Amino acid sequence: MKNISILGSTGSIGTQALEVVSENSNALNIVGLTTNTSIDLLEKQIDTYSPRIVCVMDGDTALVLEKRLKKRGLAVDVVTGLEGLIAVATASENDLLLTAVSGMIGLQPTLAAINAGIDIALANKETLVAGGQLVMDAAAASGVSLLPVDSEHCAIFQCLMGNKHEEIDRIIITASGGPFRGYSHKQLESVTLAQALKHPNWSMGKKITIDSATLMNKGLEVIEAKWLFNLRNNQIDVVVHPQSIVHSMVEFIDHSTIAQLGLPDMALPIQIAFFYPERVANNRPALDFSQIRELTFSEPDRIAFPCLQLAYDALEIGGTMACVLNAANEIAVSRFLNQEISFLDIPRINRQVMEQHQVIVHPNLDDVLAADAWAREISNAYN
Ligand SMILES: NC(=O)C1=CN([C@@H]2O[C@H](COP(=O)(O)OP(=O)(O)OC[C@H]3O[C@@H](n4cnc5c(N)ncnc54)[C@H](OP(=O)(O)O)[C@@H]3O)[C@@H](O)[C@H]2O)C=CC1
Ligand SMILES: CC(=O)[C@@H](O)[C@H](O)COP(=O)(O)O
Ligand SMILES: [Mn+2]
Repeated sequence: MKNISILGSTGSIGTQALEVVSENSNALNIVGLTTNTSIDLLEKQIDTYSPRIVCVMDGDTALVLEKRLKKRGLAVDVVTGLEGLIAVATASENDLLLTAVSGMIGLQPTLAAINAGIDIALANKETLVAGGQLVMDAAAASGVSLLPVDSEHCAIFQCLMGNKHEEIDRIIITASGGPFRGYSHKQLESVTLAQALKHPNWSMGKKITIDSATLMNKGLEVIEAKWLFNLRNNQIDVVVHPQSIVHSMVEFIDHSTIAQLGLPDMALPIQIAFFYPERVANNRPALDFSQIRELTFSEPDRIAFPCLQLAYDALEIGGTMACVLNAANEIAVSRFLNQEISFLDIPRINRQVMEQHQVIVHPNLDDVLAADAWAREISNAYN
């Protein structure tokens, strides 16, 4: 049995991960689960998976759940806040932690789990964007595995199996292009929240769905890839592939390219991380090549979608800049979701906050947390 805790079990990745656990209940066991506020769903998950410990971020909401569980005679530790997330992340029974919260709130629990010697299945890309060097240094020091769950990074991870790092020429990350692929800057001025929330291929949480629409998701993935695969900035390319069948590729020094293909279903990357280094069978459909009419590839439009270029800029600048871009973007997306700002305000805020930032070149954790807090405050103040 592999003991797993999931940070963000009530979200899109979290619920799909629990389906994978149900499909493999002979091999996978749940220790801890967490939610921000979704306690009705968390209670159902407690009934199905019997975790020892759960975390509800908000203290008052946690009390409501605690009372309900007590009334039903269920003995589950209910913890709360960031300390609660860290308690679930570092539970002594954990063999593996799936980090599937949205946003850089995942950074400190992930670092704590790594320092406790627990392997990480990483969906929460913001953690690596904000604290990439810290996370990679901690993982190297404690010898744990960082297993990518993001579909593109899982694809690259698979393409690299059996190849040496020095044989990589570049990686090519595929982007669907989102709901506004092909739109001009002028057309983007009037897009609505409802349109932005309609991803063409994937059903995901709201924050990442908006990131896909701005191409910030691809920018975050470029930064995530740099850290996960120890690449130079000029080794990471992005290509638009609207069908989301080729999940990414690696080109080697002999100009052979290996790609990973599959239907758009996150169960596979989750399953690969849960069982690595084994591959296990599943009952999900395979690709039917006779039904694929076309696989197309084109250059991303970095002018109409400036967030992708901002991510490359942040990588070039280094230090705390990627953390600041991430924090600005988290706030801008949340304000767009609250319909306080327009779609094009997202890249505008991200750029303006980056322009004001005094970079710390070799940040420690306190520096990263301070840069994150600073950027959030500034981003909230922009009109
Ligand atoms: N969805 C996908 O297919 C993919 C997602 N990812 C990445 O995985 C991560 C999760 O994405 P996704 O599942 O779509 O997101 P969701 O919004 O669907 O779920 C996020 C989860 O985290 C919880 N949560 C949200 N905010 C906080 C907070 N401040 N503190 C504690 N818990 C919190 C949510 O609780 P509640 O239910 O109460 O809101 C929920 O359980 C993101 O980093 C995303 O970029 C990567 C690749 C694909
Ligand atoms: C499923 C997954 O990994 C997402 O990150 C997805 O790739 C988003 O699609 P975009 O290519 O539109 O950003
Ligand atoms: Mn992805």
